[in-house]
Amino acid sequence: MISAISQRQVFNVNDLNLWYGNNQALKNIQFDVNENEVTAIIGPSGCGKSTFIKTLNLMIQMVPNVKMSGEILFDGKNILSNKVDLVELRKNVGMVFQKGNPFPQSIYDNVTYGPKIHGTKKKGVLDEIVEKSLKDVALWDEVKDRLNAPALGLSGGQQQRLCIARALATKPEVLLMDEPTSALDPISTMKIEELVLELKEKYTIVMVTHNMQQASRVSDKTAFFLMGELVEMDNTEKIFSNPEDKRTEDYVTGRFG
Ligand SMILES: Nc1ncnc2c1ncn2[C@@H]1O[C@H](COP(=O)(O)OP(=O)(O)OP(=O)(O)O)[C@@H](O)[C@H]1O
Repeated sequence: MISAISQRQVFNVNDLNLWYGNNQALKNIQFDVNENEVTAIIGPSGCGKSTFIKTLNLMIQMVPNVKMSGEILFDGKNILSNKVDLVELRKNVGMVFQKGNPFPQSIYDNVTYGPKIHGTKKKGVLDEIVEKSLKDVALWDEVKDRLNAPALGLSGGQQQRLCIARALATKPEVLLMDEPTSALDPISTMKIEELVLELKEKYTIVMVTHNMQQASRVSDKTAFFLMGELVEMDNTEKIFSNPEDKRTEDYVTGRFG
């Protein structure tokens, strides 16, 4: 049998611990992310999924009294060292949240927000970024005639796709998605799932989801968290059909959680 070609790893998380004050929320996490794959994070409420995904672009540091130990290598460099440039990191590791949270500005200004911060000023270049980013999320045809209309006038599903376009506009390498469809109807959810499958051709995606069917539909790898620990991480098919750990099996078969 020909062995699989080993893929480049974008993140290597080694022995990560995290405390909110005295309360330990993540324990000895080992977590690798392959390039151009979708990695899903599942687990019951309060197990540390959101906390963990927010460590990958250090958004977690916005929470007061957070302490971390261990290392998070992004493209081989430890982002927990003091030398990291946060603006650069968040340009390369974009994030999309549970509820589409467009700024109360036009569709156009939402997409150009990031590129402008990073110094892109020319109208022609910004126009191109807007068109490309909106095409990437399959929103261009729906909004191309009203780019100056308020983003908040879009439907929930369109707002979420706009937020993905906003994250893509700075040309990130990784897209973090924290329960991106939990506030959406089934059709909008399906569109986002289709989009995720297309986007992984160009981007690496890490996604928290409560929805196990969603994890099995869109992800290559699945990580199961429980009480701050990473119980098991493997190919999605294996996690859902033949996991190593009894706790994973109980969770994916609906015996708890
Ligand atoms: N800002 C915070 N300050 C203190 N403790 C927090 C904070 N955010 C989360 N926690 C605690 O950290 C633990 C993990 O929470 P987290 O939100 O990461 O879990 P989760 O798996 O994403 O949950 P859910 O699925 O309900 O969103 C919980 O015990 C939670 O109470």
